[in-house]
Amino acid sequence: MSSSSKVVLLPGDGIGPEIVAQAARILALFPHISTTTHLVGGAAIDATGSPFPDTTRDAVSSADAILLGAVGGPKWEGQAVRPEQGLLAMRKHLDLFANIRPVFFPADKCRALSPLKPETLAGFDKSIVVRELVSGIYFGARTEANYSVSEVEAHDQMTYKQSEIARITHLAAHLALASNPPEPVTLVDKANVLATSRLWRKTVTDIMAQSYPQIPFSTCLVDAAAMHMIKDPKKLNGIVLTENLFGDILSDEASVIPGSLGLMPSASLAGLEKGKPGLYEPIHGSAPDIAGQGKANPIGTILSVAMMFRYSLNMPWEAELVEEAVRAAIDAGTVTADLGGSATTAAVGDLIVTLVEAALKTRRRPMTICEKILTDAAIGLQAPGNVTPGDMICVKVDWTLASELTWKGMEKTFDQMGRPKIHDPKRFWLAIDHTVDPKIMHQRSRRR
Ligand SMILES: NC(=O)C1=CN([C@@H]2O[C@H](COP(=O)(O)OP(=O)(O)OC[C@H]3O[C@@H](n4cnc5c(N)ncnc54)[C@H](O)[C@@H]3O)[C@@H](O)[C@H]2O)C=CC1
Ligand SMILES: CC(C)CC(=O)C(=O)O
Repeated sequence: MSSSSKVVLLPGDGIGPEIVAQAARILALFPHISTTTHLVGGAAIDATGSPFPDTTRDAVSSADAILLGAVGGPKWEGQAVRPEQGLLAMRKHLDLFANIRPVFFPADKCRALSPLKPETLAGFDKSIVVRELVSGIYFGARTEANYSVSEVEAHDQMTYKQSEIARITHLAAHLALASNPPEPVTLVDKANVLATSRLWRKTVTDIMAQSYPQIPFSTCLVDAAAMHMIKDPKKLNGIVLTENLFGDILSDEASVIPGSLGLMPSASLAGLEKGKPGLYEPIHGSAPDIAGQGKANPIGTILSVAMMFRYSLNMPWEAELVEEAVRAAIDAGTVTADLGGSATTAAVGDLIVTLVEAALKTRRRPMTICEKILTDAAIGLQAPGNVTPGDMICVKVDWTLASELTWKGMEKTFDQMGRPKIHDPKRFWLAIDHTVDPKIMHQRSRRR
C-alpha cells in the first residue's frame, strides 16, 4: 500500500454519477486515498464543448488511478461531437491498451440468478476477457455517410500493427501465469475472413509457442466463441484474448453468465508494471432507460474499485474485503431490480460500505514478509506485533548490510546523527560493485 494515492473520479453521463457515488464511498474509507472529480463525455460537452477537456486530460495524466461511470446518451446522438469520443480519446492518451474484463460469479447465489441452466453453467469457473483497447476499428479511418448521393456508403477501417498484438499477448500470458497451473489462453479472431485476424493468429500463435510453451493455448473463431459463451461457457474458462470490437461484444454477452451487465467490472491498463495510471469502469454504458431512478446496480463499479486496489494501488487485501462485502450483500438479497431485487442503488451501496468499514475495524491486514521481519526486530512498538507502511520504528540491529547504492543514503543519515559508530563492525557487510550490468561485465575495469 503506497503512502498516498490520487484517484480521479469521472462520473460521466446517465447512471454514471449514481454508481460512481457509491464506489466513491468505498474509496473514502481509506484516508490515504484522495479523490478529485472531473468531467468527461456528454457532461463535459455540455460544460466545455469537448468530451475530454484539457482539465480532465491533465488530471488523469497525473493520477494513480481513474474511476469512470459511463458516457453517452440520447441527448448527444446525431451531434458532430459525441460523448464516446471522450472515452476513446482518454484510452488512447493514456495508452490503455489492455482492457481486462473478468467474467465470474461475484457470489454463488449468482449461479441461481443466471438465465443459463445449472447444467450449462456446470464446469464454468472464470473467464478473463483481455481486449485490445487502443487500436482496431474503433481507432481506424472513418468516413461518415453522405446522404446527398444516390448510393450512400460509410466506411470504418480496421488496422492492427504486429507490435500492438505482441504487447497484449505478453500481458495476457502474464495473467495466465499468475495461476498455478497457468490458465489456458484462447485467441478469439475471425482468421477465416479478416486479414487483421490472420495477423493476430500468426503473431499470437508464434509468441505463445516460443515464449510460453507451458500455457495451454488454442484458437477459436469469434462466431463460434459467441455460441460457446452461452451454450457451454466452460469452453472459455481462462484467458480470452481478442481484438477491440470482438472483446467489446463478447464481454457484454458474457455478462449473461453471472446474471446482469450491472455486475461486470473492468480494468484498462498501459501494462502490468506499476507507475502508469489505470482506468477502472463497469463494462456497461450509461443506461439512459433507468438513469436518475435509483435502479442502477452499483456492483460492477464497486468491483472495479477492487480491481483498482489490486492493479494500481497495491491493496490486494483491501480488494478482497470489497469482494467479500459484495458477496455478502448479494447473499443477503440486497440487490437491484436487474438481479430480481428491490433495493435501490444507494441501499446496495449502504450495505457494502458498512460491511467494508466493519471489516477494516475488526480485521488486521496480513503483514508482508518484510513487515514480519521488522516486527520481530522492533523495540517498543506502539501497536505490539504489528507494523504498517509509514511507521517509524526502532529495531535491534543484527547485521548491517550496505552497498555502494545504499551507502550514499546511509552517509547522509550518519551525518545527521553525528556520525555514530557502527554498532558492531564484526557484523557489518559492505558489498561494492554489487550491481554490474551484464553488458559491461567483460570490461577489464569491472574485473579489478
Ligand atoms: N464505457 C462506456 O461509457 C459505454 C458507454 N455506452 C453508451 O451508453 C449509452 C447507452 O447504451 P446501451 O446500448 O443502452 O447500453 P447500456 O450498457 O447502457 O445498457 C444496456 C441495458 O443494460 C442495462 N444496464 C446497464 N447497466 C446497468 C446497471 N448498472 N444496472 C442495471 N441495469 C443496467 C440498461 O438499463 C439497459 O437495459 C450509449 O450512448 C452508449 O454509447 C455503451 C457502452 C459502454
Ligand atoms: C462507448 C465506447 C467508447 C466503448 C464501449 O462500448 C466499451 O468500451 O464498452
